[in-house]
Amino acid sequence: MTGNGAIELIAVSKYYGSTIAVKSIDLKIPAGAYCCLIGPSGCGKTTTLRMIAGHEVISEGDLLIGQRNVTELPPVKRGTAMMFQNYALFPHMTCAENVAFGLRMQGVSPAERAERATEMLARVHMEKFADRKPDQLSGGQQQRIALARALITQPEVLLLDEPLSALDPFLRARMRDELRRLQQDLGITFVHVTHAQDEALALSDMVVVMEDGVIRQQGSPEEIFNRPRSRFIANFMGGQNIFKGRVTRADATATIIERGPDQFVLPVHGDAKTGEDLEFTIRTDLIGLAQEIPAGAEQCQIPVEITTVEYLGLWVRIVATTIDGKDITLMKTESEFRRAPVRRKEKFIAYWEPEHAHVLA
Ligand SMILES: Nc1ncnc2c1ncn2[C@@H]1O[C@H](COP(=O)(O)OP(=O)(O)OP(=O)(O)O)[C@@H](O)[C@H]1O
Repeated sequence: MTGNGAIELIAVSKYYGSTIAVKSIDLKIPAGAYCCLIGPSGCGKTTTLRMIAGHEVISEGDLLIGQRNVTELPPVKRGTAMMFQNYALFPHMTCAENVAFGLRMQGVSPAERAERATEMLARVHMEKFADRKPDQLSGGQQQRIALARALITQPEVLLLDEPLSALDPFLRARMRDELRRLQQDLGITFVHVTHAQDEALALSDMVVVMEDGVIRQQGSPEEIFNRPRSRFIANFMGGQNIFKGRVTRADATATIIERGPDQFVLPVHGDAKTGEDLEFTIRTDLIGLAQEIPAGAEQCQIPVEITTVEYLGLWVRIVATTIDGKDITLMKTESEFRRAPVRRKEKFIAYWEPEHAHVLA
């Protein structure tokens, strides 16, 4: 697969009458990257994907694929292929015919079509099913055929609209692995729309979080998860507790905030100003419970009472409530929990390392 699958959106907007579905977004996806677009329902992720595919007209702005301005080009001229949520296989065609369909449209000879379809079926481990019709396949198998059909024309970019959402959780995890492996083997750009945080984190080189038609944050899965830019991102991606307080000290050596009777020391934050409110996050797995305030944790601790203990198998989820009624969630591995079990109504000090606090914008 030759050429360049880099994608660039420059001030791209989409209007449906008076509805603004996508508001002047700028986005650069490097060639060969796995990019997931994620966000709550109605945030504009599907519209963005469909504009890249050419299935939706771009109202304003420019779209470059491999440095070529493709804004006005029809889907077949963009070097992209799309895989739909419902797979959209032709029910009257065999798997091999479905897979070869794109080549037939390009006028490729029957012999070459058959050869390339066989090769592509093997790539998705479906060579044994070449003569079956789609209704004789499981959901996961149909998905593999849809993938092979999308990839046979050797696109530079594969666009996937919620490709795993119709599968059960077990199959979803397996197909997730296969998608990632296939993308790495082929080295082409994948842009994948999902509403599942775990999927975006597991698959992506680059996660793009959208809300209300704009991009709120983009970065590696580690960046998005560990350094959410805002309360929205922290809540949406999950795994974080959010605290709010008033800045009492902000200088080159420390940022300190006050929340009721408690003072918290945070990593030095350039933008913090004394007297302003500031929010920070602590990951649910980075909070400890102790009977007494551990040495060095005087300004990163808070007294709590355990209100919920939920056994989840590998993890135990604990909710601990502060005196003023704020719930703090803690995740302990099952073995950690077994070493130090806690029960409802027990009182503890919840504490964390100061460097684990992450200040929100
Ligand atoms: N054909 C259309 N006509 C009018 N409005 C539309 C049309 N398609 C989408 N919209 C609106 O544009 C906005 C973005 O829609 P889009 O489908 O891109 O969201 P999404 O993030 O993919 O949501 P979901 O996760 O629910 O699929 C929504 O407010 C939606 O109602």
